[in-house]
Amino acid sequence: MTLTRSEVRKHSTKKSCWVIINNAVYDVTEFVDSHPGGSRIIMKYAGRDATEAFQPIHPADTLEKHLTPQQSLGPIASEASSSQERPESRNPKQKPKASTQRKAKLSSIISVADFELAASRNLPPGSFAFFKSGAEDEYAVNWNQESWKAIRLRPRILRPVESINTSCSILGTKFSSPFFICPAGGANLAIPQGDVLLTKAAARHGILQWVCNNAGSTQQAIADARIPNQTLYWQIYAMADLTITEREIKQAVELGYKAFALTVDAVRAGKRERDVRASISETEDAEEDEEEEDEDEDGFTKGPAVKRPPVWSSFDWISAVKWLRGLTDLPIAIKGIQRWEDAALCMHYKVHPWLSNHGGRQLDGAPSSLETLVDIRKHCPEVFDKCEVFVDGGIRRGSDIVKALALGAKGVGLGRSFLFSLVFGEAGVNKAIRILNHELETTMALMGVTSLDQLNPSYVSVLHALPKRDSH
Ligand SMILES: Cc1cc2nc3c(=O)[nH]c(=O)nc-3n(C[C@H](O)[C@H](O)[C@H](O)COP(=O)(O)O)c2cc1C
Repeated sequence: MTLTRSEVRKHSTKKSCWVIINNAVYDVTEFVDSHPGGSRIIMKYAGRDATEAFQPIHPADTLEKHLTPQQSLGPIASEASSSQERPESRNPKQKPKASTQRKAKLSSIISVADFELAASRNLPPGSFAFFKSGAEDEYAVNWNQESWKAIRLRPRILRPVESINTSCSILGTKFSSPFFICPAGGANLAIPQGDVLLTKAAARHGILQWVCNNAGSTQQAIADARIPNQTLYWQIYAMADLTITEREIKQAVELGYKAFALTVDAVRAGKRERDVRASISETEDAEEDEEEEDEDEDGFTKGPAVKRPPVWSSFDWISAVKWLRGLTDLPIAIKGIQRWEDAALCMHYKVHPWLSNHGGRQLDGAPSSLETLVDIRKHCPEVFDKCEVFVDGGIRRGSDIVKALALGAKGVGLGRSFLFSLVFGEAGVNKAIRILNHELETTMALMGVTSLDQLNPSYVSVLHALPKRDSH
């Protein structure tokens, strides 16, 4: 049944709430109160076109996953057949903010950190805040970057280093470099099809993309963007409705994804105030008068801009590994390991520890993955023989990658840097990879090593005085 915009407008209350997304009408009444981002944002678009607000921040298959066929009401009449009606995807009161700063150019970028500055100029404030945001006071975010400074490199000299080889193997697949693209939702906030552009750049340079299950493109679309012989790995959250994740894992296996990571550090969304503040300031711009505060809608409890339905929070080690192993024999990493004892449990359960605090976005005050790496070396170094250890958080330089590898990491992930680089599209991601490769090769040559397997703990020293946590 084709519906007109004026019919849709009649359904703009909590009792009957319809929205238009991509020229189709959906009855989201049942979903209003359980929406992870709160009901207020849905009610803002009740009876109207929500496409522009919905699309960049929801995974591509959100509607199919969470609405029943009955809630999908049919296409919207084309503009011609309802000529006096205009799409209203933006809140009419909302004026997009014009950036007063000059746009950054790709040619001005010389380090991976430069992409953040460029993104702060080129992205709408809300999107930039979503990428940049960390939990609460952002101690963990800052600490992630800061702590790499606690490692000194110990180079060997007078070694022939004409030819440097950065290739490595990660969970059975050979890649040209040991750093990889971390799973990170929201790539579409930087540019449409952002996740697919990451896949293409990863292919071009032969590096690993660990694809995000919260991606803005579907599992299929990303798999279709692969070149022959390109290997992708898939990240999952165990959703509150486990059958959704089970289907996702089965489909990922069928599509040829070759390993999984179960993210376990996000049983609840971290309290990301930078993100919340950005959305409050957008709402304030849109609403002229102060609305009465609704206690059920406490702004400070709001989740991040990119929504993800609640996750299953009842797993323990045994049930989680049993569940995963019942679904796949492929290699499994547990993402979000924050202490050596849990890395030791990974070894016990024959899964791989991925040291991460989610880029400091979850638990403020969490240790950096470097600290955990050093602790594993001290308390249970056998983990490095039995498992492949992955590390992410605050990596911005080729030399950070070398430090992590020397301490025993097998692969090193970057999240924000690749998201920020996407403001220049695929060309930006390509440049980020070239910069990292250049720094990695330069560091290796200056360290006197020609291949990654020559790196070992003797190439670094861990300073006793780790930089102080309150240095920011
Ligand atoms: C905007 C953003 C979205 C993220 N989304 C996810 C996600 O959906 N799943 C996940 O496992 N990790 C996610 N992460 C965490 C990254 O995988 C990674 O652990 C983190 O970004 C590494 O820190 P870095 O940003 O300092 O490189 C996200 C990170 C950012 C910045």
